[in-house]
Amino acid sequence: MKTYSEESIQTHLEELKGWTFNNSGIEKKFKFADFTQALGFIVQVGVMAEKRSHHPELFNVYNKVTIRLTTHDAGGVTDKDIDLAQAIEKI
Ligand SMILES: C[C@H](O)[C@H](O)[C@H]1CNC2=NC(N)=NC(=O)C2=N1
Repeated sequence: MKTYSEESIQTHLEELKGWTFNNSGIEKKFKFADFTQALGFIVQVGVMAEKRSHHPELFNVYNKVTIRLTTHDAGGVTDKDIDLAQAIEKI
């Protein structure tokens, strides 16, 4: 699968509020009222990831969740990452 150039990624990120590009992936930090809310969000992201066979890197501390998306097989950001980020924004 084709990886996007940094320029092309930045164009996509204009419509993905809060997502930033770094080190071959895109990342966003989410903050919730408490751990239960954060966990519910993680589960929803997980269900969407499974449906797509494309899995995020997830980091959780209490009410905060950091999501990082990259396509390991391709070594960069692909359509799969942009698609999952767009789906996460609809949660
Ligand atoms: C065979 C299977 O589709 C691949 O191993 C998938 C699984 N989930 C994945 N998730 C992510 N983020 N990157 C991948 O390259 C990837 N590969």
